[in-house]
Amino acid sequence: MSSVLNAVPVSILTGFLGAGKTSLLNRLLKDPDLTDTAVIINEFGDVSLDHLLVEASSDGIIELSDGCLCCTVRGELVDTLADLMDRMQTGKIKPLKRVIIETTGLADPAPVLQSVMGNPVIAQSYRLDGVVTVVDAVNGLSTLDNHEEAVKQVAMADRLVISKISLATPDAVLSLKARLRDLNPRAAMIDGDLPEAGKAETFHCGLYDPATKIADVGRWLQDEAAADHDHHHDHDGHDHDPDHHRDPDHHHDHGHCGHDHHAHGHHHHDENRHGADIRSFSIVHDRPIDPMALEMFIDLLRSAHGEKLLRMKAIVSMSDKPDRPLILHGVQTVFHAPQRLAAWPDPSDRRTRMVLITKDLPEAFVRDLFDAFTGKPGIDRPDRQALEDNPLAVPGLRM
Ligand SMILES: Nc1nc2c(ncn2[C@@H]2O[C@H](COP(=O)(O)OP(=O)(O)OP(=O)(O)O)[C@@H](O)[C@H]2O)c(=O)[nH]1
Repeated sequence: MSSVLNAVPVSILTGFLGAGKTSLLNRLLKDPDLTDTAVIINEFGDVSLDHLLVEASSDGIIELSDGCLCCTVRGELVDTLADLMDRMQTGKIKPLKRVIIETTGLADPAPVLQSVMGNPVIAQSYRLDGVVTVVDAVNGLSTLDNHEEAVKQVAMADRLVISKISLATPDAVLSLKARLRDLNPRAAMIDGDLPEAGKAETFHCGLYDPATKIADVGRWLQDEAAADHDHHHDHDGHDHDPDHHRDPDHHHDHGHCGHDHHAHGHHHHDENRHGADIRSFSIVHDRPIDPMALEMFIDLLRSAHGEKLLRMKAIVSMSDKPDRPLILHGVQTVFHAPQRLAAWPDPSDRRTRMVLITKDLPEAFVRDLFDAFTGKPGIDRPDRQALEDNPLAVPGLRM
């Protein structure tokens, strides 16, 4: 536990070329709460604007006037993170409170996330906190239509900052917001023109509250209304229904994420327009889960379908230690080493909650697999024993 809390949170700042990442970062770095933050600019090739922020220096690390540390990626991202940790441990730089990685606009964010989660050395010192994606209100829709990377950047985000709203027509902004909701119904949308977009809270979307270091599962999973309201970040007029999952009869509530999508007045998860078959859904389960069953479920999911699993976050009630829930966080085939919390953050709610964002992987398939391993009988579906004997028996599983 303590090692997780000591790990430096890493935020990924992404968004398509010219979306406004560097502009936002320049505003954010003026917030005193982001002092002692290292910024890694993960650029390929020179982008002149970024050099305003990151001036050349012999060792790749400079101290900005506002006290932030910046470095450019000269080698691999993993090397840079390891180097930063080494500098902290040897006292060459002050302990960092956060690392922000600004990706190049053309990047698929998944490999960047995986660098943080999947490397055992890095994962000991850092934990992936959240993904903030900047979307340009003027060009966002056409970019999403034409660039698969942009779609992934939105789908994987914990927060969406919409830039250049003042340059776009209100109708264009509404259409963009509806599209973003389709792709990612959970991420809070922040109007980039508002002052709060430039505050440190924009990055506070991980499991742990940075001030208290206490796990905030509701905010992390984005399933509860309080998360967005507390941070005054949800400016898109969406209602949230925090009691939605509390009905015990709905423990296999199909895909509702607790958000009411007024922007287009119907549920998001069946709406995958524009060819991007990206879905976001949650699985809620009332009974503690056998650790072996969970392991098999995750192993099967990621080994057979990892590429289609854009993101998975979960708090899981485990039958071996029901008082200590397990936290899972994965991107495609790579998962953070699972952690146990010391206790349930909200003792009145001890249900397993999983949030999955998938591409070309039907919700019903994942749900069936989960049901098979958690012992829910199903017609035309092998049970856990059959799957353990022959994983290829999963309906729809093709290898
Ligand atoms: N009016 C307005 N202009 C913006 C806003 N955000 C960014 N810009 C402008 O858009 C252009 C691109 O912004 P950058 O911050 O460089 O975008 P970026 O995403 O870092 O761009 P790359 O690094 O090239 O991918 C610049 O000319 C900015 O001044 C905004 O919210 N409003």
